[in-house]
Amino acid sequence: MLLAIDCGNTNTVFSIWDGDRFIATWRIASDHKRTADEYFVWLSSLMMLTRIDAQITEAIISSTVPRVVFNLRVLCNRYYDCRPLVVGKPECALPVAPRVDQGTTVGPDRLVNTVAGFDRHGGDLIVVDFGTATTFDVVDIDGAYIGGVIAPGVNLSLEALHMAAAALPHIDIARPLTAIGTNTVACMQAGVYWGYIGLVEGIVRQIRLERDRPMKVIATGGLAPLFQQGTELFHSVEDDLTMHGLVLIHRYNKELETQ
Ligand SMILES: Nc1ncnc2c1ncn2[C@@H]1O[C@H](COP(=O)(O)OP(=O)(O)OP(=O)(O)O)[C@@H](O)[C@H]1O
Ligand SMILES: CC(C)(CO)[C@@H](O)C(=O)NCCC(=O)O
Ligand SMILES: [K+]
Repeated sequence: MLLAIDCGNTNTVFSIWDGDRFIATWRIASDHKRTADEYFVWLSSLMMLTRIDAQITEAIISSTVPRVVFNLRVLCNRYYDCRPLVVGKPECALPVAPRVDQGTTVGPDRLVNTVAGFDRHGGDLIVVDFGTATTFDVVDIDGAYIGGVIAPGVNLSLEALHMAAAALPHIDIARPLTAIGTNTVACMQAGVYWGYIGLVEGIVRQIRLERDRPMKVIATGGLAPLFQQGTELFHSVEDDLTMHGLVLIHRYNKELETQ
């Protein structure tokens, strides 16, 4: 079975793919100090507690945090006796190369989202991912990542307000029904929620203008469903998009190997 690991700046998600479907998905806070042994104890306990008997023989990693790759590699080598594919490394092939400025390293999560989005929807696509940062990935007609947008993430924006202003509390995002807040928390939520709706709609409008053609928009990431409630923009919200991309990239590399 395949262990797919998606390490973001905030959370790391582990999923097990049995060749047909994901039989388990587990989430842990990203921490570069976590060792291979710690990952293994955590994964093994979850497998035991949920009675999942998975023989992991292969692994693929996407990591936006370069420092964690070392320990994740050790996890795969030592405990699952396999060499993981690492998205973004030269030995991990992509179906279509990104077209960006020379010397630019595109975030592996964005490359993976591009592959997954293209597989499900074809090209002329915008993938919006509400993670630590909110990213927009523009996918060309042939499936190439051709650039996009990186905006501060929703929780990051709320955290910035709290950190910078003594009277502003730490709060969670929610969808306020009105833009006019009648208390501090409602005002902050309105600023970030409706501010984000405007940001997403404005950026998509601008990208479509620049591309001068119809472009489908899909969304992923933990906060995507919340923002879907405030806009007509998203054709679909797909919470498994990154994992789907990891499975596709793994399969693509296997096929290359056997050719
Ligand atoms: N209603 C909500 N309010 C606040 N946070 C939410 C809500 N729904 C989901 N989330 C958050 O969404 C996050 C899951 O999103 P996702 O995994 O896409 O991004 P992330 O883990 O924050 O970022 P990264 O992938 O960059 O590490 C979780 O951290 C969860 O706390
Ligand atoms: C933008 C983030 C942090 C989103 O997870 C990640 O994709 C990243 O670190 N990217 C590197 C820069 C780039 O994608 O152009
Ligand atoms: K993510």
